[in-house]
Amino acid sequence: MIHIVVNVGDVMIEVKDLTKEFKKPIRKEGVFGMFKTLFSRKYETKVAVNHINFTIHDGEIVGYIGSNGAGKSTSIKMMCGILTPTGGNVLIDGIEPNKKRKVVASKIGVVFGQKTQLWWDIPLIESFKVLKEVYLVPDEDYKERLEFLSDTLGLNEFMNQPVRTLSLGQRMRADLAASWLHNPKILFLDEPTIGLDVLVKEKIRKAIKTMNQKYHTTVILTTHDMQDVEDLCSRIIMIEKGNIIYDGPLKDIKYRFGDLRTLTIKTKEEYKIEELNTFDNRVSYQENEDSLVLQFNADKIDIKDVIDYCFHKLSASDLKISEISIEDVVKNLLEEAEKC
Ligand SMILES: Nc1ncnc2c1ncn2[C@@H]1O[C@H](COP(=O)(O)OP(=O)(O)OP(=O)(O)O)[C@@H](O)[C@H]1O
Repeated sequence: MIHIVVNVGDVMIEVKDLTKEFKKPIRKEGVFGMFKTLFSRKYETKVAVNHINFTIHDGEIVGYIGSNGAGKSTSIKMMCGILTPTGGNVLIDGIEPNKKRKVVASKIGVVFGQKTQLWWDIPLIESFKVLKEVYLVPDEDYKERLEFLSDTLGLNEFMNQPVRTLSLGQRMRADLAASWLHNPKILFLDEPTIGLDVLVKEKIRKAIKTMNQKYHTTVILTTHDMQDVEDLCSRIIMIEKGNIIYDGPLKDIKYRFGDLRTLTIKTKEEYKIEELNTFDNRVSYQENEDSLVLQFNADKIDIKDVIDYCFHKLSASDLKISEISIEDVVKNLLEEAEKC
């Protein structure tokens, strides 16, 4: 597990009352409907980001979490100056990105996991040389950064290949390197580990950690991979249906639902799930393929009592106890938000 020490410094990102609405033509069904839609003046409004507020400081790594369509990419695009807000504003190191895009571009690096920002047909190293010139990176700095990036991300094995020939894992490493070559103050990473194998994910996490610790890069990380969050982020901001539903330390959110534990057992004993002891509704049961999963709050029940029951009444042959995963916590929070 990678631990991050967060040094809170100057304000890097200030998001105030930020709102984005999209207008979409109201679609009519059928072939004629399609033509009617083309000429229709009727629109519906989709509020993708709804009056959100937060401040991010120099040196933080923040996990920006939410389900599909929650509004993450839309807010990141507004922070980068790609989209103009419908209301409210963003300040990046004191500057409004959609008004001074060039100035802000030198302060930020961006990786959109699904798209590449590299030149498709030229060798990777040539793309880096172009970026060096675009961002006016001094020779010494370029040399030092390229060395760090090559070592941490293992770029040398494909540095001379055209980008179009790179595998997904190689391309993502190359994209991360390209986004950071000018040593931006802030790095926006939208799904940087999507679809990658465990080893490549590890390399990417290690690079992000070093960029943050050694070079003090502030990182906003959007991901559906909870291991990214656990390994890298001390703070998370959760967005759902365009609204911020949680902003705080990762450890606080983990304990928001109490000290939840999961006990997974294997048993050959015949049982009926509805007849198992719930210890006054403090233990819940769920059947999984070949095991029985018990969930309970260790603040409310003695773990020893639950384990005793598993061994003596259910003749457990194998038993594994674990803390609730951040994934389950996020699921619980999202379910809570759904009900509101
Ligand atoms: N250009 C657009 N026009 C109309 N609606 C849009 C546009 N871009 C985004 N939306 C809508 O805004 C909402 C938020 O989308 P957004 O891409 O920000 O979500 P997200 O949290 O990044 O989701 P995902 O994890 O799936 O990438 C969605 O309902 C989406 O359909």
